[in-house]
Amino acid sequence: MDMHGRCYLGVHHGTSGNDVIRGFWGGGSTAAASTVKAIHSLTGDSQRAIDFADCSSHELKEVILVGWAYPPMERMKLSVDGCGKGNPGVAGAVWAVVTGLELAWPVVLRRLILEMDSDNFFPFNSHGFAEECLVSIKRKGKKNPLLSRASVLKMAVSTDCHKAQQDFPKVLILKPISFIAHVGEQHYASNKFTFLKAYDSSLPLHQFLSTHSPSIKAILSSVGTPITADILQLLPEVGVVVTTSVGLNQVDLPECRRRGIKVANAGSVFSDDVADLAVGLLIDVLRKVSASDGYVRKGLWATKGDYPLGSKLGGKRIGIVGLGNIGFAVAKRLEAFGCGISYNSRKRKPHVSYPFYESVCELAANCDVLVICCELTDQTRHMINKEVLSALGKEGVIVNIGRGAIINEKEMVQCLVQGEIAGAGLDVFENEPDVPVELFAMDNVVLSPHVAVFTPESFLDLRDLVMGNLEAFFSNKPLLSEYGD
Ligand SMILES: O=CC(=O)O
Repeated sequence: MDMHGRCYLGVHHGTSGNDVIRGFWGGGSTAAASTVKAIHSLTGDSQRAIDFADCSSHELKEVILVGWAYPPMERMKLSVDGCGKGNPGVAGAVWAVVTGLELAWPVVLRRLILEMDSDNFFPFNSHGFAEECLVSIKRKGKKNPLLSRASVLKMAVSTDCHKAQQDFPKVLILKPISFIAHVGEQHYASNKFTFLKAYDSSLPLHQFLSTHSPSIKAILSSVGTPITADILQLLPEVGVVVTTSVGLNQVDLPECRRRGIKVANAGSVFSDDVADLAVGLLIDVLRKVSASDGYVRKGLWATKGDYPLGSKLGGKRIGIVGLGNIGFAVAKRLEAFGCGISYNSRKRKPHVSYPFYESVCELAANCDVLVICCELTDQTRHMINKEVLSALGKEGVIVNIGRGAIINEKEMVQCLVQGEIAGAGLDVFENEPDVPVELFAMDNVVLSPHVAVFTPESFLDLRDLVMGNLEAFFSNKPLLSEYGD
C-alpha cells in the first residue's frame, strides 16, 4: 500500500491458472483469505495464486488493478470508500465483485467506484454486492453502450451475505435524520449491525417496535426525536442510545440510567461551529449587519441617508451561561476580540480564571451580553426570565445557541418589544420551527433556523463519531462520547 492508502494488485492477462503474479491487498486477514480464495476459484491454482501483503484495512482507500484479463481491460481503478477499521472482507468483496464470484461471509461495502480506461465490455452481474452498496461505474475513454446502462447500480447481495446481514443486531432509527441524508446513506454501513428504519414501515410504531424488539440493541436519534420511557419500555434489549445532537433534552436520561442504557451524544464535534455562529449572531446584532444589509438592498441608503451606527464588540463584558465545550469555545473567541468573560455554570470550574457567578441574575447584572450555551434540563428550563433580562438591562444583548426553552420566550419578546433589552441573536426557539411573529419586525433581532451546529465539515466528523460509537458498543468497547463521562 502506498502513502495515499492506494493498494496495487498486479495480474497478467489471461484466464488460465498460471497468470496471477503477485498481489498486495488491504483489508485484514479475511479479505486476504477471500482474495486468495477468489483467485484460486478462478485460476484453480492455490499455490501460485497470490502473495499478499496484509495491510490494515482502515488505511485502504483505493485498489488499483492493472492488467486483469477477465473482464478484459487494460486498467481499472477501484476506489473503496468506507473500509472502516475492522471491516474485514471489503477488499475481498471488491475482488469478488471484479471476478464475479459470490461471497459467503457478510460484507459491507459503502461505496465502490469503478473507473475504467478500457473500451471492453465489463460483465457486471448482480451478485457479490452488499445490498446497500451503490456502485457507480465511471468509464473513461470511448462510449460503450454496454457500460452506460450501468452507471449506477444498486445490487443485491449473494444469498449468504444477505442472510448474514439480516441477522445482524439492529440499530433503530425512529425518524429520518437529516444529516445522514446530507452525508449520504451509503456512508453508514457496518459489518456489526444494520439500521432499522421505523419510518419506512407501514406498521403503527407500537406494533413495529414490538415486532422487532428482540433484535433492536441500539437507537440512533436526533434532536427532534424524543426517546421516551414508553419507547424504551418496548425495547428491553436496547443497550445504547446514540444521538447526533450535543443536547440530550429529547432523551429520557433518568429512564436510560434506570435501565442501564448507555447514552452517547455528539461530544465536541460541533463546538467550533456553534461558537462561530454565536459570535456571528452577536456581531450581527451589535453592528446591525443584517439590518443594514436590508437597508441597502431596499435602496434606502440613497434615499434616506446613513444607517444608524452599531456598537463595538471589543470591550464588551460577556456572560457565558454554561461553560462546557461550546461555552469555552465562545469565550476563547470573544476574548480574542478584546471582550471580558465571566460565567455561570452548575459549578465553579476549578481551573478557570474567568469570574464565576452563582446566579444567572447576578451574571446578567454584571454583563453587557449573555450567551446561552448550557443544556436544557428541568433546572434550566425558563431560567432566563424577565428578572434576568431586566438585570441585563436596556443596553444588554442576549444570544441563544443552546435550546429555545432555556429562555422564557414570551417574557423575552415582551422585553424586546418594550425596549428593556437592546437586542437578541437567536438560533433556537421554544417551539421550533415556530418563531414568535413579533420578532420578524425587529431590526435589533437576528434569527437563524437552529443551524449553529450544521456545516458539511462537522457532518463528516459526526458521521465518524456516530459510527465509532455504535461500532464500539457492538464490540463491547468504551463509547467514544459517552454522556456523563
Ligand atoms: O442543537 C443541536 C445539538 O444539540 O446538537
